[in-house]
Amino acid sequence: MQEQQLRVGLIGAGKMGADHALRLRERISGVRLAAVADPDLDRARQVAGSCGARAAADAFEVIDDSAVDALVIASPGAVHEPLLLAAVERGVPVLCEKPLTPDAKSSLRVVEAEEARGKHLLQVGFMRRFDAEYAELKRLLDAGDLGTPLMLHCVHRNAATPPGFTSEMMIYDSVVHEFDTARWLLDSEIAAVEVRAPRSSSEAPEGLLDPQLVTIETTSGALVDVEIFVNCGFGYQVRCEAVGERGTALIGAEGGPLVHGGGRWGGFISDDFRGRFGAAFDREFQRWADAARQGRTDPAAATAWDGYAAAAACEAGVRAQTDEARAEVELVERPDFYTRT
Ligand SMILES: NC(=O)c1ccc[n+]([C@@H]2O[C@H](COP(=O)([O-])OP(=O)(O)OC[C@H]3O[C@@H](n4cnc5c(N)ncnc54)[C@H](O)[C@@H]3O)[C@@H](O)[C@H]2O)c1
Ligand SMILES: O[C@H]1[C@H](O)[C@@H](O)[C@H](O)[C@@H](O)[C@H]1O
Repeated sequence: MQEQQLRVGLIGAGKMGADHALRLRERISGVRLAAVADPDLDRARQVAGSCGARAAADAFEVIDDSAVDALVIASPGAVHEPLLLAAVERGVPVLCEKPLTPDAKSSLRVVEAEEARGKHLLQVGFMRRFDAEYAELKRLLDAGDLGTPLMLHCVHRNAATPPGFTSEMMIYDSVVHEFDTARWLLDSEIAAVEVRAPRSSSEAPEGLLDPQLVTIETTSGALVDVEIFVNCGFGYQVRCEAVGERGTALIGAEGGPLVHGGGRWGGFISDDFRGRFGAAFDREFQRWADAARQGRTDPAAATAWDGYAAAAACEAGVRAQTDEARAEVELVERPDFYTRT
């Protein structure tokens, strides 16, 4: 007997929402896009139309729709909290794009709501956990092949920023990925953060401190350095080198075809995350949909607690940036409800 298709409601039809709609339509099995919400109704209609879904301007109308079994949230982080709370109240599974919310207090309210509901429903879209290279690095670290991990050296570069992107967003919108990967790879919470900046690139928009160098201390005693450079001009690069007591491993180094032609030799660099992490997004979505159809969440994915812990680290990062001083991360005690990861 064929299993029922998962009817998905998509909240937010911008760059990510449109990409996720295409993913659901073309590459994920067992799902159907049922509804799309965006206050920009034309945008919602455009994305919905390509998938035979209905369009709405009001996200809560889609969240409350009994013809929707599960939700993908791809609206800006600043509006995630009320959407997540409404979804938890209705009891539908959610794949929420990062960040869970942009600050720790609102993330904690979401964590508390899910815990009070007593059912794991929320998953945060930290897609690096589904990238083949990151997964292999995690396997090497967990197997002890590199010995006890001491440091991670991370590089996170974007070609350019959209208008309105701020120095704080470089922490809570961009480095949030490194906070999550550091916690996940090293199996440790983050204790403190420091942020320094060299002179800003002349290519950076007025007022943006770009690049920045973020240092992360984990409670296990490891150190992580992150170069965040969001107007590097030439493409999208994410690298991570783990240094352990007995070995090192580097991921994100350029691979792919080596081309000779046009008077030069070399490879290609993705324009953005859709190229570099396309397969990771696909894996994340397929596993999420399979789990949701079985009434559970994917144990490999980031939970609401992970989203909260990353938000708390971001908050320390923004404090460290403003005060130009080391800032400690403040976390509440982890509820037993979230100990399964
Ligand atoms: N995982 C990744 O690598 C990655 C990459 C890019 C963006 N993101 C995340 O995806 C989310 C969306 O980013 P984007 O680049 O698509 O932004 P975007 O600005 O292109 O699109 C956001 C859309 O959400 C809509 N919107 C605003 N408020 C809404 C509401 N209350 N309900 C429904 N829709 C609403 C906007 O009208 C817009 O169409 C953000 O959380 C962002 O951090 C993640
Ligand atoms: O929202 C985006 C996204 O999360 C990308 O993966 C990251 O590289 C960018 O810095 C961020 O602005």
